[in-house]
Amino acid sequence: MKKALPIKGALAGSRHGTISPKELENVLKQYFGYSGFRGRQLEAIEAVLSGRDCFCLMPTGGGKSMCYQIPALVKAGIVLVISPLIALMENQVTSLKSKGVPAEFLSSTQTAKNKNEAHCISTWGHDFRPSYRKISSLRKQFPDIPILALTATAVPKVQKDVISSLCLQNPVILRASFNRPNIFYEVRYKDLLDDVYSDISNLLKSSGNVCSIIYCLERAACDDLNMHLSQQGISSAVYHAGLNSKVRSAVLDDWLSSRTQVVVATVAFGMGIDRQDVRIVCHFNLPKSMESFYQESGRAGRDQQPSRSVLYYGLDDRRRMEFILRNTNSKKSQPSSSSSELSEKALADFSQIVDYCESSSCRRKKIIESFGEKVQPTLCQRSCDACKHPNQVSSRLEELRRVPNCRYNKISPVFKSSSVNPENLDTEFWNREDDASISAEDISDSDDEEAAAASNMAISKYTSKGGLEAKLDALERAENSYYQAKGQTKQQGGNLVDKKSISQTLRDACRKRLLGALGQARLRLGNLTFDAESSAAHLETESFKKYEKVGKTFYNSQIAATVRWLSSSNSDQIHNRLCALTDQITDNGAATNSDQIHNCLCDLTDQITDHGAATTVSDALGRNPGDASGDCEFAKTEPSDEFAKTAASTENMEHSRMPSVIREENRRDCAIGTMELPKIPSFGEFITQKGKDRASSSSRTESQLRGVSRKANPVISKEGTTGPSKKMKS
Ligand SMILES: Nc1ncnc2c1ncn2[C@@H]1O[C@H](COP(=O)(O)OP(=O)(O)OP(=O)(O)O)[C@@H](O)[C@H]1O
Repeated sequence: MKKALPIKGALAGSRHGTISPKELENVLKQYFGYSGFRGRQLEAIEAVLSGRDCFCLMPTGGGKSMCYQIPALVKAGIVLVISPLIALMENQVTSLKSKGVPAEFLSSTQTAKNKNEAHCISTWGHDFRPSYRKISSLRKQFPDIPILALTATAVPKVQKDVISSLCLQNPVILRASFNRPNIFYEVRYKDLLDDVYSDISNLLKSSGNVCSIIYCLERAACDDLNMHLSQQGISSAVYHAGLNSKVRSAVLDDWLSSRTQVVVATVAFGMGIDRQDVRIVCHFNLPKSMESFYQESGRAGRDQQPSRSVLYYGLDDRRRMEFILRNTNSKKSQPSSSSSELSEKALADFSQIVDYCESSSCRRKKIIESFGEKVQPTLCQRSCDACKHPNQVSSRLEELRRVPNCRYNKISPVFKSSSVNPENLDTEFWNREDDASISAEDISDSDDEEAAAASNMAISKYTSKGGLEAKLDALERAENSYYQAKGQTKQQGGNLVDKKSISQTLRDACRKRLLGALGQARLRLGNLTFDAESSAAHLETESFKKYEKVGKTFYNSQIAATVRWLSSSNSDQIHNRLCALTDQITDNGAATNSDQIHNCLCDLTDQITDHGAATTVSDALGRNPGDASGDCEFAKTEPSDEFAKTAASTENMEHSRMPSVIREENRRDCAIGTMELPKIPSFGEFITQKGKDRASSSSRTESQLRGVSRKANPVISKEGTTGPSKKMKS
């Protein structure tokens, strides 16, 4: 059995069976370098050392690990820690070893005499870690060994549940306040912003590129936002379960050692990672509960220095999450009554975070009260946006209320009646299903599987034909009743619908993103000879023309898909696409509209038909006969060699036969426009391609995934940080 470790000048009291607070403080200093205990640490340690069971609630970053590490150091025997994730065990063991403390971990055989993260029993215990409920059998085996249950989040009911599940006997109950006084809380409203990405990059830049975490619900959003930040010169990298473990640990290492400042991640990131100087935690999407929000935002300011939590609230995000939560539990083949109970609970939990965002009262108070703690009115001291700028927050909320309900998932009857079929859209919005095709071994224990699975399921429901029809019908009904309730016609409500229009600012920002992506492609491929500015403009115009009527969401998704396409295509593909696009643009830089292009092609095809090369217009355009779309679907065209040859010969056609708006070059351009163009890949295709690339050239791909900006801006990555440490806790 392990003896107590030799502690300098300490443990005199142990001769009498007790260790004084002073001696414990010396141990803290000697091994961890801290001068005194925080919060309820000392009381918890003393309870365990005296052989009592203990339930201890301390806030995020409060120092719970110390409560079992110090007893392990000063007492003979071992302390067994039960942790929810393997990564946490690894980090903790590595860190303890670096301090000369003998520690090992067992990743599959978990038995316990002393435990951490006890809230898992009550919350995750239902659906995530059923094995936690078996821990109580150890009590029978080792009745005299004290059990310590530690958590940052437990409302009174959960606390009771934990105590009874673990069979704690007459435990010492220690509760510290949930308050994190060094975190400033703020909510920003996506629906009132022109460009959320720019808002985030401005926030990071104006804060001096400090160490930050940005949480997104979906992997695709992580990739996309990371790309944007990198292009803005921000030192960022992406982390989610879609990346292989080698890439993930490289990202983590870079971030822990300050080589990367910002990590854009799913909730897989952060648990048990102890970088103390995280200054900003940003939620790009709504978390699913106040508890998740508290845990995630609590990763800011573990060094107790001033830090920020910024939550971006979007009405679409809200509806999407509600949909996910409503459907998740039914997917898990629960008996229907228990599944609907779980859904109701999940929705009730979620409503707290919605209330946090949609209310103008103190954010801090909302968080703390949600855990059942009473709050003094003077607690906040203007350290949240609602207390610091009450008028501004109220007026934003007022403005938000004017955003119409028909923005439900940003699909309106306009969309339904447009020529675009949503099932064919190559955008993230509809292609979430593809995400599920990522190989199973790439998905480790660490992602938020519930959200991902549910979300995939939700979207696959949308994309199934019946589901889509039903959805669109429901949306149409919702929109109609909205206007009826308002006593307006849709046209009268038109000014409200403006919110989904694509502003010039957004277009400019997107053009810049495309410019950056083209720059990256040029760096990657080296042999691209195009004018980046005008190519970016053409690509942007293409997306705009395609989704102008449908709205911001689809436009943004199309831009994102194009950025991804640029990051994975070869020179020929990019060259061909840009040539063809350029061909559609008039000399003064304005795009011809789709009708013009269509007319041009039809005209051209007529001539070609005259020459006997193609039999019908739809043959020539490569469109299905039944396709009523007015848009020219270049990408789908599969021209025959003969057609291509004939098309090339149109150089010699008479000018008078061309539509007047199409100039000489455009005639040639239209012919080129019929060549086969590469399709912009879906996210699933993109990931599969990335996987293939990785296999053939793993090192190059990994460095790309880890964030190109380090090369672009090596100075930023080193600035403004203190030495981080890997977390040692469960
Ligand atoms: N008494 C102390 N004085 C100063 N720093 C401390 C003290 N105790 C712990 N710390 C440091 O505070 C940080 C947070 O500690 P720890 O990881 O144990 O927090 P936690 O309560 O488990 O947080 P979370 O619930 O967010 O995981 C660590 O870097 C730890 O070394």
